Amino acid sequence: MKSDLKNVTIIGSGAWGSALATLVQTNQHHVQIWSRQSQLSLAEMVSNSDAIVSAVSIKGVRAIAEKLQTAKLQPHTVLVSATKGLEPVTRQTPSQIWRSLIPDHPLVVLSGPNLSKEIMMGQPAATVVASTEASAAQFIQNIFASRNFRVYTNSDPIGVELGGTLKNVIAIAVGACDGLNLGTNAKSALITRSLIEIIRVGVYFGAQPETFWGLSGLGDLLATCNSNLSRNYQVGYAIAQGLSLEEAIANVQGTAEGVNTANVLIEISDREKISVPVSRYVYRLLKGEITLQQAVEGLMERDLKPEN
Ligand SMILES: NC(=O)C1=CN([C@@H]2O[C@H](COP(=O)(O)OP(=O)(O)OC[C@H]3O[C@@H](n4cnc5c(N)ncnc54)[C@H](O)[C@@H]3O)[C@@H](O)[C@H]2O)C=CC1
Ligand SMILES: O=C(CO)COP(=O)(O)O
Repeated sequence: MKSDLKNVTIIGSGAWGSALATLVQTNQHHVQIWSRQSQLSLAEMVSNSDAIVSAVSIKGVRAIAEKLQTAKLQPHTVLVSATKGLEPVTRQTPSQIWRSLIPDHPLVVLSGPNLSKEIMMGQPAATVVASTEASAAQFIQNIFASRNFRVYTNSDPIGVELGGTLKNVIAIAVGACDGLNLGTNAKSALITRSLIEIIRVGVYFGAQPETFWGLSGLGDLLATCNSNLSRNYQVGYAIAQGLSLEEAIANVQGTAEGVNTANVLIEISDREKISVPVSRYVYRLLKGEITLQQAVEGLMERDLKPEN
């Protein structure tokens, strides 16, 4: 193997883990995917890894990080978190879980407008790799960047991570808006007002507001709210067609993280008194507290206020 070629382990063989593995392979790096079905233990597989990329859904992040805590890693191994979710009990982001359990390795968040099916088809896309350690972000940038995948570095990992996580709740709202055929004006208003509430939550977590104007914020919000490839969008759309939440989830292939994220986000915003009206209506809709029609009316009839 050429010395500039790296050993990369991807954890999670779902849609995103598989797409990320394909991207790494494009650059001739040696890539292996670990899943719960693998013959080798995770510890055996990662022992010689230059980078370990976690692409499991939020419910698996802590278990994976705990497994890696006891594994013997190379001192230089960079950890990459590609999950978009919030942990229910601790309300932590994936990178906060990784940082608390494995503090001694450089940590990079990878997030952006990256619908895995488009990436698998070789269509052009861009993403962001963010870390407080610039060299770690650059290292991961070089592993993933290719002719069809443009990778930017960023120094605000929590902002990059929350853009990808919080837009999943909004994609449910926009899927429902499209499912009801409410029109382009309604959809544009919903997306734009939602970005403001995403930024409010992001600032509470310590993120930089301007991060949310970039690829991992507005970029991912637009991708997810404009594509029926998005599982979260599909959930909202299906509810607008009259399906129950359970039926909508069952119809989706893979994980729609926005359903769990809505629960955790509302707990946080209740506790911290953060105004998140769109996400709150999504939460109430998913809980069965209101109908979709009541959600639309509720959003339109809120007290009048200045835009900013
Ligand atoms: N599919 C996409 O287009 C993108 C997905 N993401 C994010 O990546 C994450 C994974 O998404 P997908 O791959 O699409 O979902 P998926 O449902 O296709 O795959 C999830 C994977 O996580 C694994 N997993 C769950 N719990 C686990 C545990 N305890 N131990 C080991 N593995 C476990 C599952 O076995 C499965 O392989 C989500 O947070 C999602 O929001 C991010 C960008 C794009
Ligand atoms: O995060 C994604 C695109 O960037 C994928 O969105 P879904 O999880 O809604 O499919």
